[in-house]
Amino acid sequence: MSQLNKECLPEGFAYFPNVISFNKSLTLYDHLVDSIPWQQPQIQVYGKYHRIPRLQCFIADREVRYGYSGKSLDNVAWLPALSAMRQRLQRQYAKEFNALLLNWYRDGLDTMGWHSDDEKELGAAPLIVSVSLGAPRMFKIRHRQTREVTSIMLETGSCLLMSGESQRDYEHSLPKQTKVTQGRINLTFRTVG
Ligand SMILES: O=C(O)CCC(=O)C(=O)O
Ligand SMILES: [Fe+2]
Repeated sequence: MSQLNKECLPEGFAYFPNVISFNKSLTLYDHLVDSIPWQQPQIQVYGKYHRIPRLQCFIADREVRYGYSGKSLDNVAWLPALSAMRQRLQRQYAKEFNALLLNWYRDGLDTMGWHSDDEKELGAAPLIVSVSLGAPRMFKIRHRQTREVTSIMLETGSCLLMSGESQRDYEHSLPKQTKVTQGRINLTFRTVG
């Protein structure tokens, strides 16, 4: 597997394009749009309730309990296509993933704000495997101290690895892109508990 622009990304981040073929990635996108029980939970920001600016689904093994950004989601069972992908990633990284967060950005107005995946359930230096399907979107990485920002376009069928101190030292976000009219689904495979 080729790894492009390794030297451009901060430590702990690695980008692998075309881990899934272009056609397969878009077929899987359509399948997940139709098959996943998408939710748009409310979150409280400065005392006011808002619906998150994207749709979401948390898939996990039965024993997993996980509050994402203070909001616990209902566990949903693994679909066959997602179980198959999990198996492949577990073999590849010699790591068990018991949870998967799916985010569906319906167009460029759907976003994810600055955050780190540093919940204590994920452990000290988590390995998070992030697979992108559908429209390419810009992903931003910001160093907590220097505030330096690195941008990378996440393309359909690509895989972004976040490991080591990437969550401790950096935040990441998916900003608004008003010209993007197509949707994107992101899958983050995680190990919880
Ligand atoms: O959509 C993305 O690429 C980012 C998703 C993300 O940061 C997350 O699920 O924690
Ligand atoms: Fe994240």
